[in-house]
Amino acid sequence: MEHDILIEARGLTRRYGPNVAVESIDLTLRRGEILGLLGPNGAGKSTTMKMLTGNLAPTGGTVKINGIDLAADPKGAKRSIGYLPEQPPVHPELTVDEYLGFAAALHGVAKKDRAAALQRAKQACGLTEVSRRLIGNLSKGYQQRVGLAQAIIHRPPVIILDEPTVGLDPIQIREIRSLIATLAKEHSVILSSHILPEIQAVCSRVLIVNRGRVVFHESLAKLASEAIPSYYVQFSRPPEHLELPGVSAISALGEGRYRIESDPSFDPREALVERSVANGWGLLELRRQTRSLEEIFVSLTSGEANELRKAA
Ligand SMILES: Nc1ncnc2c1ncn2[C@@H]1O[C@H](COP(=O)(O)OP(=O)(O)OP(=O)(O)O)[C@@H](O)[C@H]1O
Repeated sequence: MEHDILIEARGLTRRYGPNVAVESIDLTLRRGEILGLLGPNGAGKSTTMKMLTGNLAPTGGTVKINGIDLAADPKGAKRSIGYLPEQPPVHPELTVDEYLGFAAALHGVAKKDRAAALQRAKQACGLTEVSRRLIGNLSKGYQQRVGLAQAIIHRPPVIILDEPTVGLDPIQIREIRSLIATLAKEHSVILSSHILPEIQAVCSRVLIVNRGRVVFHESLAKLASEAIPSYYVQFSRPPEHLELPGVSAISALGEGRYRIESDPSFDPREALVERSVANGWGLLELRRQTRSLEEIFVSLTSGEANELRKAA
């Protein structure tokens, strides 16, 4: 049966002794989506992915894949998933064909369908020319392509990719990202990364995790719209205390420079100009600045952003 929701995890939790690696994560992947799992090292991304793919038993919570409960029917549920772990499970002593044949068998592809499955996966991942090469002799970028090919060999509706560009050079990174974007036309994707530009380049929606918890779960456009404006102003003869009604915070940066935060509905620039002229503060510079997505990510994952957390 075709389901629109391909993955639904509720209250997913994993403890290691007294330490909580993942705490009560809810996650939904719909058909056609590329969901990014973003977080700093140790945030719990790999642990979450291992639980979603049935490679690690959760301490609590449930996972449904394509409508099938992973705990009740692991084999049935896993049929809908292809997984590329952080360490690609490729065997350096095998050729690309040998390894992909082995992966097809593991994924239960019938013997009579294997040649066609290999052909398709190799073509999709740009591996046809290296079919007979030993994996150990391929570049890291090509080894990663082999990792992607094994994840799609059984044509699963979902592929789950754990930090797929780590350790690659900038050209290989671009190639793998573009390959993922192509694969996403046929598969829904969950992709983890600790690099925001990676998620921005590839994903439609992002789930930011920090210390095992979700701190943001929205579209990237929404993340950008959370960019709170602030104002930078500099006076040559600054007042002893700068006060301005209607703003939420004024931070003195020294040498007559200030950073002013206000509610997005109130723009304090006109009032600042008027006061500066009236009081002879000598306005040198005044500009509006929005926080970059990078700054928002850093503030979310360093625990300052209770307001944004509410949106999660
Ligand atoms: N087998 C384990 N035993 C004990 N603690 C573990 C184990 N595996 C992971 N952890 C801990 O769980 C937390 C989450 O780890 P996880 O590997 O999921 O993070 P991550 O976001 O994938 O980070 P990275 O990008 O560094 O892999 C970390 O604090 C880690 O030390």
